[in-house]
Amino acid sequence: MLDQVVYVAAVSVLGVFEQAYFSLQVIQARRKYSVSPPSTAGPPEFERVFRAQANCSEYFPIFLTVLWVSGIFFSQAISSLLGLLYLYGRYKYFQGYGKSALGRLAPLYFSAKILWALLAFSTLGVLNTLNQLYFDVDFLQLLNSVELFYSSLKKYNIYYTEL
Ligand SMILES: CCCCC/C=C\C\C=C/C=C/C=C/[C@@H]1O[C@H]1CCCC(=O)O
Ligand SMILES: N[C@@H](CCC(=O)N[C@@H](CS)C(=O)NCC(=O)O)C(=O)O
Repeated sequence: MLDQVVYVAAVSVLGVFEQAYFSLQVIQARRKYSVSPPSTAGPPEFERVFRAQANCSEYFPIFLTVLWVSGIFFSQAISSLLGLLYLYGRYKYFQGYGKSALGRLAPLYFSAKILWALLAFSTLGVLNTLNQLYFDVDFLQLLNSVELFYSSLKKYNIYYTEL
């Protein structure tokens, strides 16, 4: 059971470390540019770091949701790999935004594409489980058996007799 989610859990913990790093960077920028709470207005150098952390934070719940749903219902390997890429993209976003407003865009497009992919896999995975429950059709298993058939006839035969 735990082996089916441990990589997704590892990516989540890494993500929380990344969020902690972003927050610490904002705290440091507040000191450097003397912007005391509740103010969020300051020089552009401060506001870019502030916004980078805010933007990453507002997408973090979305990221965790689709990471876990697609990890549980679709594929742990694909989800955790995409999750790692997302965290890398968000790091580049934070660094890029810190340098210039334009610098945030390429990594943002990159991480948004990953979110859409994780959302698609989440949708497929949940629909597949609903189909299993109510119509007794497992599309993922079906897809898997077609793959096995093409990869090796021998493997297919073993798989087939096991069914
Ligand atoms: C699974 C949810 C994913 C939702 C994310 C969807 C889209 C976010 C991705 C890229 C959006 C980039 C938008 C950039 C806009 O050009 C920026 C606005 C500039 C306006 C201006 O400077 O005048
Ligand atoms: N809260 C975001 C929602 C939309 C979004 O994610 N926008 C991207 C592309 S314009 C962004 O990098 N926003 C910069 C920011 O949130 O500071 C915003 O105000 O822009």
